[in-house]
Amino acid sequence: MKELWTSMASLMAVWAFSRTFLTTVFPPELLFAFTKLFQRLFNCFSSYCYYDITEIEGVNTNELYTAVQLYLSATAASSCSATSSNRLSLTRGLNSSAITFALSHSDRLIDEFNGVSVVWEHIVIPRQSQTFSWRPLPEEKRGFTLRINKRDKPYILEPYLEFINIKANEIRRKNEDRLLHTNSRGSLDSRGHPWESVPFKHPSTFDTLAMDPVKKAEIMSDLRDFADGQAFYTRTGRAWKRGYLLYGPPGTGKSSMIAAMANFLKYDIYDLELTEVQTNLELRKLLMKTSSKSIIVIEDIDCSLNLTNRKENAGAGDRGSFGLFDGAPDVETGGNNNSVTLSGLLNFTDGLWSCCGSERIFVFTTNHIEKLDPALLRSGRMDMHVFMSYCNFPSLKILLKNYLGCTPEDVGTEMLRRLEEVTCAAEMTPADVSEVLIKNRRDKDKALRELVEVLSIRAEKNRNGLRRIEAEEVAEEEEKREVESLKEGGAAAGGGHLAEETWKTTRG
Ligand SMILES: Nc1ncnc2c1ncn2[C@@H]1O[C@H](COP(=O)(O)OP(=O)(O)OP(=O)(O)O)[C@@H](O)[C@H]1O
Repeated sequence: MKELWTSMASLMAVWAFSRTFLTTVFPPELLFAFTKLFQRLFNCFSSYCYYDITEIEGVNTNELYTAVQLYLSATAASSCSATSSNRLSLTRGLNSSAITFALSHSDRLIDEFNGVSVVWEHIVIPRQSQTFSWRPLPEEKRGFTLRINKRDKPYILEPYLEFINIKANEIRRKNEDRLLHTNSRGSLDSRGHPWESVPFKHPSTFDTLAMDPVKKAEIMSDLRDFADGQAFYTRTGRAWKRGYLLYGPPGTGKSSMIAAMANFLKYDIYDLELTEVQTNLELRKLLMKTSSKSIIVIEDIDCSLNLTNRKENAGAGDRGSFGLFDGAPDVETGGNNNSVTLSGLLNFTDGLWSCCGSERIFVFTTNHIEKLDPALLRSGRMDMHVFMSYCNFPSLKILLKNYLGCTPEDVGTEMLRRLEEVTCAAEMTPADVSEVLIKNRRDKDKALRELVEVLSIRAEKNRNGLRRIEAEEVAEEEEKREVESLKEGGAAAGGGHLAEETWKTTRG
């Protein structure tokens, strides 16, 4: 034993001496070059390739790291025996409902893909010094190292990473961890993202959405075709994106429709607050930070920006920070770099930048479609224009089912007939109808009686209003005819001017 200790001590002394000798004799640059050379030699003779996937690339979060983490989490959970230790860390993200298994520092996991074994290692090292950055970086550098045999690399690396991305997306969607993101001026979340996120838990679905069933089926089939259309978009050379414009009076379900779309496709929502975006560049950066399989929404687009009459506005100097053409005009649009312009928005939706990422849906909503610039409406930009209308009879039946749990049979033929008579003429929004039903939801009969009463009153008012307008139009027509005939009579008797004077006197 004593001999063993003695030889250990001498070995350590030799090592310490050699180290001191090397650092004294050889300058650090030479040592660095020597280490590099040694690494190269090692790589030449090693039969493995190593790939590092760090959590943060530059100042951005590496999406691949997140995907690998999710994928390995599922793999580690299902095969604890494949890891090098029996210990896994369990975490639940802030906005997540699912528990995630994670590898601890230096843990290894063996995975198999297409019959080839690969090894993943999780590396966590303290960050040595805070390099200058516009956001605080985590105190630890985390990353995964993938080890693949050199002979397997050419035919497994790409498909394997692709497979991991697909699996990670599947896991994310299975966990139903969908998020609602929004932007606010200059704010960045803890990961440096310009979007702030909360879990998206809106209960609206196409089943609960009150609208014409034919239109609804058309939209659902369009969404399904879009989501399954990767091959089509690749074949035709089109960017994998689609635009919907939802328009109609307030309370007709435009926001509910967006939620139903997101729930149907299991997509995230990015609710873009355009008034918080100051420049086209900022808009582009926001777009770059959206993920695939998402719906990007700009609500009330007519109120968000002054997007009408480009030519008229070209001369206007001061329109606040969101005006189309503030300050000195730029070459392309007449705007400058300090405002969001219509052209910036159009680039956002269908320019080159709109294609970063894929499988994205743009939805614009407005209560006043007539206020929008035709450039926004032309075909190819917003692929589908959906008019969200006042409540009609089929929509009413859906609302009765939603709020009172009533089928048409429960309501009864006579009541149905009365409702059908007045629903369209009443021009009430689904939101207004919902209010009446919610108020009386504990007493179905009362709810139906009150609903028919409210609808009848509104229908009658509309009919009276219509009658009054018609009467006014008839009177106007008569007036015009009278003037014409007097003019004709006056012209015959000495001039139009006289005829007009006569008409004015006769009208009193
Ligand atoms: N078509 C509809 N189907 C089911 N519920 C609806 C519908 N339209 C409105 N509602 C009900 O009315 C409320 C308001 O609707 P929503 O916010 O979707 O309307 P909107 O058209 O987006 O209104 P705004 O233009 O004011 O934003 C919703 O919470 C929903 O309960």
